[in-house]
Amino acid sequence: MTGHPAPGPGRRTPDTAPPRRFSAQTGYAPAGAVDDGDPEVDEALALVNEASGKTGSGPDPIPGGRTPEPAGQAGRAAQPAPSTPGTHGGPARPGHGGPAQPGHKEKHHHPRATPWPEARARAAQAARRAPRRDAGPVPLDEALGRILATPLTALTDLPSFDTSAMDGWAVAGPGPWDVREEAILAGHARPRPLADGEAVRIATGARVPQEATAVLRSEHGITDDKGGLHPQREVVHGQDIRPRGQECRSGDQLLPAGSLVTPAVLGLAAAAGYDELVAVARPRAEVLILGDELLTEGLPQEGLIRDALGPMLPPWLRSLGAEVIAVRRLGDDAQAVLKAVKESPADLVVTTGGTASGPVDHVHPTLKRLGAELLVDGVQVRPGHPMLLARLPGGRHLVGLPGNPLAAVSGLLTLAEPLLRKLSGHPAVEPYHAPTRDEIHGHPYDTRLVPVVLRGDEAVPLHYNGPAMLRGIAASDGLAVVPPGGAKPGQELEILDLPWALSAPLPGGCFT
Ligand SMILES: Nc1nc2c(c(=O)[nH]1)N[C@H]1C(S)=C(S)[C@@H](COP(=O)(O)OP(=O)(O)OC[C@H]3O[C@@H](n4cnc5c(N)ncnc54)[C@H](O)[C@@H]3O)O[C@H]1N2
Ligand code: MOO
Repeated sequence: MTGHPAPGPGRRTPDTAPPRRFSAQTGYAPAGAVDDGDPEVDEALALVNEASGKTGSGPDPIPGGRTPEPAGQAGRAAQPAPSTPGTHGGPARPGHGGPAQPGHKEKHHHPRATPWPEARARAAQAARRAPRRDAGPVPLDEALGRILATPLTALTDLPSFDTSAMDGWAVAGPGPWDVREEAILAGHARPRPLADGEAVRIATGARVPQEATAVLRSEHGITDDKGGLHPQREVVHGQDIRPRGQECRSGDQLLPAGSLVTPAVLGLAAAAGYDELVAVARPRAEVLILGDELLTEGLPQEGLIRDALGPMLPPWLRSLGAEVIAVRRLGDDAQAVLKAVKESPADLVVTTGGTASGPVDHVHPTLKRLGAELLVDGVQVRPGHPMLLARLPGGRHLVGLPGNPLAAVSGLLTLAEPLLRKLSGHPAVEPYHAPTRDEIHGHPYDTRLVPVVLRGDEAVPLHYNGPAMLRGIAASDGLAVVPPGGAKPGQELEILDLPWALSAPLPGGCFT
């Protein structure tokens, strides 16, 4: 469909109304404004598209418009990159789909590599065999983003007493009325019953006294100097009284099991008398960062670089439903990696780096030594093809993310996302599609994941999408799934949603 993006639960938008999209650069903007060429969005696009200032309107988001050759064939980047920080070509090289550079160490993809859709399906299936943590009661403030394990059933009538909907007077029978001296405020205990012909001042939310027949709004009545109240318009029986049980009766089912706990659900649960909710447990994740070359602060220097994944992965994993129990930096110490994986209490161990076949790539040897079962060993996707998924003894899982940061994102969304979604009880997100505004070069054999911004109904591919780069994804709204061979302008592509809008205001939060 050329329909509007319908990202995850809580963000669905009917097909008839273009949704407001969150842009990492520009914040929320109505889709229409984006379509009309919102200057802020143009500026954001200019920043992340070609350094020449082109806003991605050309046929090819990749500088030089090269046609990718099969990986492994030597070639030369057709255009010098504005900056060449990546190890794998210029800033807009299409993953490893473009021509390989001389001396590039990548080979044709792994003979065991799994097609991208199948890799995701296997990750979801793996969760079915994983041991589950018991669902249990959690305080309301810890339930946000989880899935209800039992129906939400009203513990009380709502409202729990006849309530005044307005500030004014509770009245009994037809007016005029004699007004009592006291006033009934919200939170007061049961007031004295009214006699016929009596009125009493009442506040919104206060208990309506027995025998009251209506509430007269303060702006619809006038009092005289003898304490008489005169209606200024017709008084209808029961007006502005919210009768007990109007919204629900005690025992009514308010939401079924399987519902996502949103802020609104927390409010409803509290109103209905809950202090705790029985929710599916969050799967526990532990992040193990490998690599001796990583710094945790300051500027890159002397061949050392900043660890980009330590700060990025924990909030992202939380947004996928996990509880992150630890982030550990293990360098390139094979023994430390073995011990950490073996002893981790996590349901999902996420490693970064060390997935390839270099002298200090310890992930495969560790899995072998532990007798782990490799469920996915390489995926036909760019970037990120060395990613892996293994079942550890005891049924825990390990996702090995490649060290290149965008390749790690690819692994996170390909393998960790389906696994965590199943383990945390979240329903699969309906895929949504958008036509690409520009041509996107494909890898000859593999799927590509390309950062895009959504401009109206179209996906605009971003540059700086090389495996070692985060510049494109940091400005993006989603990742377009580009089939082998590429995509023509107007071609519908699946868009993987990114959780920025929901995770940003929830540092410890947990939405998907
Ligand atoms: N002979 C082969 N070599 C490589 C292949 C291959 O198929 N055969 N694949 C290449 C691809 S594609 C990728 S991706 C990487 C995967 O490498 P590893 O998972 O082993 O990761 P490392 O070698 O440890 O690191 C790669 C790259 O990423 C940087 N890095 C690592 N961790 C971080 C971090 N936390 N923050 C920022 N950057 C990080 C690291 O310094 C390297 O530059 O292998 C290719 N090689
Ligand atoms: O293609 Mo790798 O997987 O550099 O990212």
